Amino acid sequence: MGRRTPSVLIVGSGISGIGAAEKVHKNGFQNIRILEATGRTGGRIRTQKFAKGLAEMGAQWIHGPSPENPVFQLSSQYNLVGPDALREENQKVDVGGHPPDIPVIYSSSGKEINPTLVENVTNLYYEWLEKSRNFTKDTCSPDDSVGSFMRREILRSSKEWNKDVSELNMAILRALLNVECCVSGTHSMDHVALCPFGEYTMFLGLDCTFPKGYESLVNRIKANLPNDTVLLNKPVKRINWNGSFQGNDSNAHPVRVQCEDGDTFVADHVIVTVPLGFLKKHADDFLSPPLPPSKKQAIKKLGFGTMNKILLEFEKPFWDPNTTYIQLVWEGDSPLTESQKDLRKHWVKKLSGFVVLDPPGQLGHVLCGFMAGKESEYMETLSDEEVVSSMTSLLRQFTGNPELPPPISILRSQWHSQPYTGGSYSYVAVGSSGNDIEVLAEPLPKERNAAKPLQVLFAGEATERNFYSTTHGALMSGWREAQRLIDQYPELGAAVRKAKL
Ligand SMILES: Cc1cc2nc3c(=O)[nH]c(=O)nc-3n(C[C@H](O)[C@H](O)[C@H](O)COP(=O)(O)OP(=O)(O)OC[C@H]3O[C@@H](n4cnc5c(N)ncnc54)[C@H](O)[C@@H]3O)c2cc1C
Repeated sequence: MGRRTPSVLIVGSGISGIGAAEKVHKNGFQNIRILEATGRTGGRIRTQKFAKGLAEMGAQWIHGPSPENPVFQLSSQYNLVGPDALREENQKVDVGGHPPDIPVIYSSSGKEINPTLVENVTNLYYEWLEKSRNFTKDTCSPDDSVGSFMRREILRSSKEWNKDVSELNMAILRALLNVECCVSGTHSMDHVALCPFGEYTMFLGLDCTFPKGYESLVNRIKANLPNDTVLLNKPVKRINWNGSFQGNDSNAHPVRVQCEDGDTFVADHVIVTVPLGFLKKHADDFLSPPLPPSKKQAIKKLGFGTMNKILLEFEKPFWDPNTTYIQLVWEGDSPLTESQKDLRKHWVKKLSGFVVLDPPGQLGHVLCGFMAGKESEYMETLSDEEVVSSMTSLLRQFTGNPELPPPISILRSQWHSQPYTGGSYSYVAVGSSGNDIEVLAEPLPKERNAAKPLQVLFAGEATERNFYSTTHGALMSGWREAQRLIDQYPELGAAVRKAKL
C-alpha cells in the first residue's frame, strides 16, 4: 500500500460510525471522512425537544449500565449519566431481561387489574423466556421459534389452570408477548429463531437514561474529531472496490465511493455502517463488484423489524405519581391465536403499554407507548390527528373514563419509512443463525494479499453477534473494525505513543 497516509471513509454517522472514526483518529489516522445520508448525526440515536423537555425517538436506555458496557464506560467518563446510575449497587442489579417495576395494569373493560392476580402467570412467563435462552443448535430444530416454544409451554401449563383464571392468564400472556416483540423488534416472536436466542448477552445493571439526551453521547464522541470529519446530506449510492472504477491506476486508492449527488470520494478503506434495513433494500447494487453470495444470503436471512414510540403529553397526569409503567391487557385475547389481520381496525391492539417519563418536573406529563411489527408500520402511515384520536379512545376505554382529556401534543417515531434505516433493529430470524451475523461482519476481500488489500469493512449493530440491536453493540462493532485497521498499520499507533512520551 506504499507509504501514503491511509485514508478511511465511513458510511453512516450513527454511534458505530462515529465510534470507529474516533478510535482510528486517536490511533494516528488523519485522513478520515464520514459520509452521512441525512442532515444529522446519531442515526438511531435521536433526541428531540418535546413537552417540557427532551424525548428519545430511538435509543432510550443504556441496557446493562455496568463497567463492561462501553456505552456506560464512556457516558460515566464524560459525566453524562445521573448519580443513580453511577451507584455501585445499580451496576450490579441482574434484571434478567424483564422490567424491574410492577406495572399498573388496565384491562379493555376499563378496570384496573390487581398485579397479584397475574403474578403467577407473569412469573411463569419469565421462567419460559429464560428457558428459551438455553437452547443451542444441538438441542433444537433450526426452524423452531421463540414464539412456538412459548406456545408449547403455555399449552402444557394451561391444562392445569382453573376456568376462572384461564382467560385472564391468556390475555396477560398475549400482552407480555407484545412487549417481547418490542424488545426483539419483530412482528411476532414466531419470527425469532429459538436456537440462537440465548446468544444475545445482557450486562448487569439497572437500565438508565441520559438527562441531557442520548445524543449528548454521540456529540461528545464527535467533539474529539476534527470539525470537518462528517459530511451531512451525502447519501452513498455505490461503493466500487478492488479498483473497479475508471481512472484508477495501480498506485491509486482501491476504493471509490459514489454519492447520490454525483460526488465521488476515493480511499484505501471504507467502513460501511448502514443499517441492515438499508442493506436489505440495496444488497444487489450497493457494492461493485457485488457483495459475495454468502453475505447477500446473510442479509436476506437475518431479521430487521420495526418498533416505534408514540409520545403523548397530557395537561395533567391521570396516573398515580408512583406509576412507572402502564400495561394494557385486552380481555379475550390469547397468545394461541394469530393477531387480527385488519390493521386499520386493530392496529392499536399491538401497543404493549406506556412508560411514564420521569421526572415530570423536567419532562412534562408524558406517556411513551411502544409498538412493534406490521401494526407499528401501519401507524406510520396515519396522520398525527388520527393517532391522537385512536390513543384517546384507547385510554378512555382502558381507564373506564369516557371524559379523559385527550393528550395536548404528540410525537412519534416512524423508523420503517426512513429510507436510510428501513426499520428499527435486527434480530436473528428463523432460518438464520449467529453465523450469519459473523458473515455480515466479514471484511472484503475475504482473501487478502499485497495486490488485494483490506478494503471494505462492515460495522453497525447488526454485525455484533452477542449485542445486536443495542447502542453498545453498535459501538463495539465500530471499535472492532477500527481495531482491524489499527492492526493493519502498527507504525501509526507507534508514532502516536512516541509523540505522547
Ligand atoms: C425506537 C428504537 C428504540 C431503541 N432503544 C434502544 C435502547 O433503549 N437502548 C439501546 O441500547 N438501543 C436501542 N435501540 C437500538 C440502537 O438505537 C441502535 O442499535 C444503534 O443506535 C445503531 O447504531 P448504528 O451506528 O449501528 O446504526 P445507525 O444509528 O442507524 O447509523 C447508521 C447511519 O447510516 C446512515 N446511512 C444509511 N444509509 C446511508 C447511505 N447510503 N449513505 C450514507 N449514510 C447512510 C443513516 O442515516 C444512519 O445515520 C433502539 C432503536 C430504536 C429504533
